[in-house]
Amino acid sequence: MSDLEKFITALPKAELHLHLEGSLEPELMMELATKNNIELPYKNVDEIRKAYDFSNLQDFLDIYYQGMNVLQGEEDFYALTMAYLQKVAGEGVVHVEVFYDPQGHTSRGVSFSEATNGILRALDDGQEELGVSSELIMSFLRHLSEEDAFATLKEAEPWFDGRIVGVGLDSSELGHPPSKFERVFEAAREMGLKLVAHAGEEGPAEYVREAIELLKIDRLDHGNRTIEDSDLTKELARSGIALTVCPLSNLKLCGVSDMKEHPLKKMMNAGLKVTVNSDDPAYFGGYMTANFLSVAEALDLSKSEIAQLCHNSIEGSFLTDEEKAPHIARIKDILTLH
Ligand SMILES: Nc1ncnc2[nH]cnc12
Ligand SMILES: [Zn+2]
Repeated sequence: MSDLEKFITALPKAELHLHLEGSLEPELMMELATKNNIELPYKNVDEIRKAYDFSNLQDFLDIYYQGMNVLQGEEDFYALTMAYLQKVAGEGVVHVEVFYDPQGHTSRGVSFSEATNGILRALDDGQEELGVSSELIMSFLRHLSEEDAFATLKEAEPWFDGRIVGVGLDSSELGHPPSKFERVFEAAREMGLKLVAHAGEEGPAEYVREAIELLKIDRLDHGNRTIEDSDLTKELARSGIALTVCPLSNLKLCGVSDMKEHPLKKMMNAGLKVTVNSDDPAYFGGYMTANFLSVAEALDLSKSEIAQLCHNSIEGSFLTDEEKAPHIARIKDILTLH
């Protein structure tokens, strides 16, 4: 392990942008396909990995939705979630706020409760056995209708007793602006849920503005294109809203052609509360450490900038101030030692 990797691993950090279905590794995909008698268009894991060659978000989503078909029963969702937690527990990740796409499951006959309860049981065991704390956020698929999102919100209500803490918005961004879900987000806000949304990944800065002003989000997922609008950048910096940036995802989906061109440092320098996350690590080539390493090396980030990113992730999480305090203190200690 390089010095830089040791430093990154030692720092406590939170992952705030992770789609559980995007952590489905080819090996588990094959195993579940066999167990559940699901036909895949691949003969082995090498063929699966070869198919992961994307030129844009939609290319990826087509394969992502196909991959999640292998998830059938509660045990499958448990296995998926536990495998993710085991991976990140060894990378200094102390807290995760993970997404899942219930509509991607209910639409193919898997019940909301099976998916949700399998995930929640693994999150509980992950806290107990691995010491990783967690929250669960359900995302609405933005290519589906407002009516479908409302039906999902209603179905999820029994879990709004603290088990599902928030709602998000993901899937095909272009042509599906945040404004399409203004009323659903208003209803979720009235139910006391936290609000996050993908915006400015492929979509324009205007979508980021809509997410902030119409959806009234607590956190912004991606947000890379914010910096194309200097007024918006200043407003977002002033708001203190955290951005969950995903470097390897941006590279794999061709949002940037080279990691050296990634806007992360510009975003930090503009005063935005940037965090580093993995998005769909099984598809994009790496978990948290790989994302930190890749962007730190390409942009020549200092140790203090790397520590700042970790600090931002704890600050930008939905942990209470008391829960955040020990992690923040530890980040400071580690930085002082270096
Ligand atoms: N990066 C991403 N953007 C939009 N929707 C997604 N669903 C899973 N990953 C996503
Ligand atoms: Zn995402």
